Amino acid sequence: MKEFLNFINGEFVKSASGKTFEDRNPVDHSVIGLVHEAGKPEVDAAVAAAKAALKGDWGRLSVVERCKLLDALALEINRRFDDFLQAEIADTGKPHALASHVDIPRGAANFQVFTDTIKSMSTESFQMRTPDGKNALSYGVRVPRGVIAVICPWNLPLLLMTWKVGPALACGNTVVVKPSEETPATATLLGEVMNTVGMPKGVYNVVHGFGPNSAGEFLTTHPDVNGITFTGETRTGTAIMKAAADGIRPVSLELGGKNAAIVFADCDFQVAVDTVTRSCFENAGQVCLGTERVYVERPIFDKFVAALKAKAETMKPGLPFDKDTKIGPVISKEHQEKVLSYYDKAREEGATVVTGGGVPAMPDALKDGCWVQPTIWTGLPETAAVVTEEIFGPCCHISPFDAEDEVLAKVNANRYGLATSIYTQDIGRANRMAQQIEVGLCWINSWFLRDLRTPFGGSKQSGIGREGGVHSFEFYTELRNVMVKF
Ligand SMILES: NC(=O)C1=CN([C@@H]2O[C@H](COP(=O)(O)OP(=O)(O)OC[C@H]3O[C@@H](n4cnc5c(N)ncnc54)[C@H](O)[C@@H]3O)[C@@H](O)[C@H]2O)C=CC1
Ligand SMILES: O=C(O)/C=C/C=C(\O)C(=O)O
Repeated sequence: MKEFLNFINGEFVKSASGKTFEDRNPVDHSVIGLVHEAGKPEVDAAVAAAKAALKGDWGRLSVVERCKLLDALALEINRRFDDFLQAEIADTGKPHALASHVDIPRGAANFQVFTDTIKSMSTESFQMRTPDGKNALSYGVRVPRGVIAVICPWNLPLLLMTWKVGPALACGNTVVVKPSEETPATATLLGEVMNTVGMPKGVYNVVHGFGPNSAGEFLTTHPDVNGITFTGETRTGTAIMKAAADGIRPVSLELGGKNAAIVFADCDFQVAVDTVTRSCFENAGQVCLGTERVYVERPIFDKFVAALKAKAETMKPGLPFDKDTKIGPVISKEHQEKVLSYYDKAREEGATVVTGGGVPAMPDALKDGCWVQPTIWTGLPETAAVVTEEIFGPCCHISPFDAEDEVLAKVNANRYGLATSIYTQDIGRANRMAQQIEVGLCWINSWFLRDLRTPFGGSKQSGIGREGGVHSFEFYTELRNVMVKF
């Protein structure tokens, strides 16, 4: 049986308590391996190693030397592309085409973009005359924050973890990563890669476990952790923010969403249908940026619903490596139950189920997998649970609208503010809307189009802070001002 060990100070270590938990493949619910759960002693050791590394070889490297190591990491991830791919696919069940085009390439790119960015980073300076007629120069220096706790979810495990580890290390910090209990594999594998490229011990550490009363809580409450970056549910973000209040540690939070797509009658219809299909159903709807509310201008409402239904019905569920598989399972039995409970709720609230609404028929070998059907509803009021709450499954509700102001009010009437996409050929209207929608990210005639130099994050209850390009450095460094009189 495969074992996933904690990675502390450059070594793979078992849990001292002997506690393990199962890592299961959501395709058929088979056990992939046993994960060694970190208790307080392992978390303490990981944080101590990370703290010591700040003052060791790592702390003495120049930016260029650090970047050389990070570039080597990116190359090594690409060299071991298939190992990462196999590990990610086993943990998540996602289709090969998706993992090989999105998850693993981004794992490498998330190091490269920050080495490119940090090498040309500047800070401000000001000169002034002092009251006694001399001069004073003030200049900024960016210093690493210290030990960063990286708490990750299961939907894009390598992508979201490296999106934080990349800039944290580029800035000279050290990290302790707590991957999701559902997806321990790629964070563990990255430990091997760290050793291969000669990363100093203690720079990258991994502790496995759960949230409350486990590795997640032990890490976020640890007094020697200097900053916490988290992607996941808003409720968990709230708990982490409370933990960070003790010791006044900064947080970067990328949280949930209830993202809308707005489709105007003048859109390029095929682009809108194809892109909304992706935004609703890609990764079985388990993308924080995914669309769960679709608003379609009334003249094309019926045509759009029919087209999206036809697309949803082509989303064949199946094994990740089958060429015709278009959708994988959701991550776990627990999450399958959550998504299906929303499918029930939609029916109870009077939705018209346009397609889906249950579990697809699967061959015997996959019957125990965590499958749910791509699902579309219409006919619900804006107050319905499936129109207001994040489901994180392959589903959406479609409503008609008549006016720009009306749809704007509906889109903004939600506690989340992560992402929106707008489909129209009227570029003036698209820009006018984009500036009024209360979100961190707005796509026009596109979705999940990523330029890694741009700010990424949510407003309202979708998060705090922006990561990406130079914006990541706001969180991963402390800006110090130096004043010199001459
Ligand atoms: N990217 C996103 O926006 C994501 C949203 N979700 C949403 O969250 C729901 C629950 O999924 P989970 O994986 O349970 O998300 P979660 O937010 O509970 O967990 C994410 C990470 O936080 C850790 N964690 C949980 N409680 C913690 C605590 N008190 N202190 C420190 N760490 C803690 C978990 O172990 C995991 O590594 C999903 O059904 C989905 O709706 C889930 C994953 C990603
Ligand atoms: O492209 C990114 O950096 C992130 C994409 C997706 C998420 O953040 C998410 O699903 O949580």
